[in-house]
Amino acid sequence: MTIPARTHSTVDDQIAKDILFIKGVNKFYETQSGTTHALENINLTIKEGEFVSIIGPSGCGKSTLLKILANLEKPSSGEINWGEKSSKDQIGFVFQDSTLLPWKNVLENSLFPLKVKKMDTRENLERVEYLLKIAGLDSFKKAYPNELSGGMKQRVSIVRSLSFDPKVLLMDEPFGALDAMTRDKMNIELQRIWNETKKTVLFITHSINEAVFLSDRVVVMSPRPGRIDRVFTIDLIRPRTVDVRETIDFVKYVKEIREVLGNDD
Ligand SMILES: Nc1ncnc2c1ncn2[C@@H]1O[C@H](COP(=O)(O)OP(=O)(O)OP(=O)(O)O)[C@@H](O)[C@H]1O
Repeated sequence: MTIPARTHSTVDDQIAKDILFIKGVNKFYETQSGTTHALENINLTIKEGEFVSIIGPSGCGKSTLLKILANLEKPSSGEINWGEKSSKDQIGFVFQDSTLLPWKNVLENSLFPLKVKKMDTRENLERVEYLLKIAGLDSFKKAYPNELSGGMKQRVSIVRSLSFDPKVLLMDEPFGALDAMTRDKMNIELQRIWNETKKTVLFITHSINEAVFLSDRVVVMSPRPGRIDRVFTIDLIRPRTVDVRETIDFVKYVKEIREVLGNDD
């Protein structure tokens, strides 16, 4: 399977089609202590194959937005429309605390969604083998979760989430619990997996560096009720190496995003 590598950061506007339309989404939570206005008038269109990060202060509704996209929560008003109806059912998830089944080895954990969905076709099994290879887990297929580092466990979670070839991958702070060095490595790994699988990714992070490093666009949200403050297009050549973080353009993006976030304090 050879797929041409991406060399440019921004998904080509002329070719890529829109896959997801978020229109005027509001979310209110009713609790015993009153109403929480979590999201306010969110409008965003995502292109197929795009890597979009969402960054914003704690409690601004980032996870709520992902849950709405995953149909785990309903918007109070507004709409989520998918370019193709089938995309709605083709969503993979990776969470910060994605847990692996301790009694299953790496391969069995990776295949688990396929078994549950009764999709363990030859093609899908081959895909999992391929994903394990590109995630650097080829020689750990028989290892159990307690034998893996935090970074390796998150890589298995990513492989597992891609096992049924979803169109869209929703990632809620997947590397938040990892140390800085492992996190850097995971960013490189994720970029490679994304590059080779061409998934559309929505990625929540608290790290401006991580967002700029990985993304085609960075969506900056305001404090609650979460609104979209600014959307940055990150025009840096791909594939990106850690050295990109020393470049003037990278530093400029980080500074600008920090200023938008800072203005909200
Ligand atoms: N199920 C729920 N019931 C009531 N309130 C909720 C629920 N889920 C989230 N909230 C509230 O909605 C707001 C947004 O929460 P959310 O978890 O989406 O924010 P976040 O930006 O992901 O936060 P963090 O960065 O800290 O993870 C918060 O005030 C939270 O307390």
